[in-house]
Amino acid sequence: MAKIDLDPEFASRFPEGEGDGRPPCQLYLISPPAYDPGFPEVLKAVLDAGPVAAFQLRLKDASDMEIMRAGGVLKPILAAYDVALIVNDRPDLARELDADGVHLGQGDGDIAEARSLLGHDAQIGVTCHDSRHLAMEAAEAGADYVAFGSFYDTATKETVHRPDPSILGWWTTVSEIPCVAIGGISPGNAAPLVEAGADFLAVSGAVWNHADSPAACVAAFADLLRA
Ligand SMILES: Cc1ncc(COP(=O)(O)OP(=O)(O)O)c(N)n1
Ligand SMILES: Cc1nc(C(=O)O)sc1CCOP(=O)(O)O
Ligand SMILES: [Mg+2]
Repeated sequence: MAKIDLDPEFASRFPEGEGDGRPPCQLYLISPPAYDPGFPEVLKAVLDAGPVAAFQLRLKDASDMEIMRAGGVLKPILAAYDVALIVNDRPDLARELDADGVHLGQGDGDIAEARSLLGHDAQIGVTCHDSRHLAMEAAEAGADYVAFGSFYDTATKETVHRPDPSILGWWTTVSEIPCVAIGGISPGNAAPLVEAGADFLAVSGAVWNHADSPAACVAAFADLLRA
């Protein structure tokens, strides 16, 4: 099963003094808001363009059947690229799809219930807005990653919280659980979040609405994250 958590052996691959014990920041794609039959081909081009750690199926206006159909088509593609499939909001659908995990917002249900439904290996991510307290609570409740945002303006979703990037650096000093930065992130504004300590950049609009192509945007992220 694809994993998006920190690889405990990773730090030992750095010679002493190099790296800070955490793997380099990776890209975590959030799906376009609506599923299009042509999307699998777009996704393959994107996954050919640069490394992607995880893909979240986030179809807020779709029926359960539409989510299941989309997930069923995308799952083997993601598996072929070793990209974790995370389902937004719905542990029950994540289980039905045999996905790699679920992302829960603060109103999306209990972490322990999702864990008992999905099992030990599942990746459970939790939205923590700009709150250190919510992040500590999520970690104590068994989350596999915490997500902070929205760092920038975004047209993808109405947001009210605007964390300072320093929350990412703080998190890396208090927890080994990865932190995800989300909200309006593009190759042009991501550097401060990477420098602050983001383990993952979660991105939707900048990729799917890119002026040239989604693949060009993923290639630009790859350049940034390699640097
Ligand atoms: C990686 C990641 N971080 C945050 C969110 C937002 O989740 P939530 O607050 O539940 O809002 P919706 O996405 O459900 O509208 C996320 N989906 N992914
Ligand atoms: C789904 C989501 N959650 C956010 C949060 O702040 O919790 S911001 C956001 C939108 C992410 O898409 P884009 O990369 O297009 O801004
Ligand atoms: Mg949600």
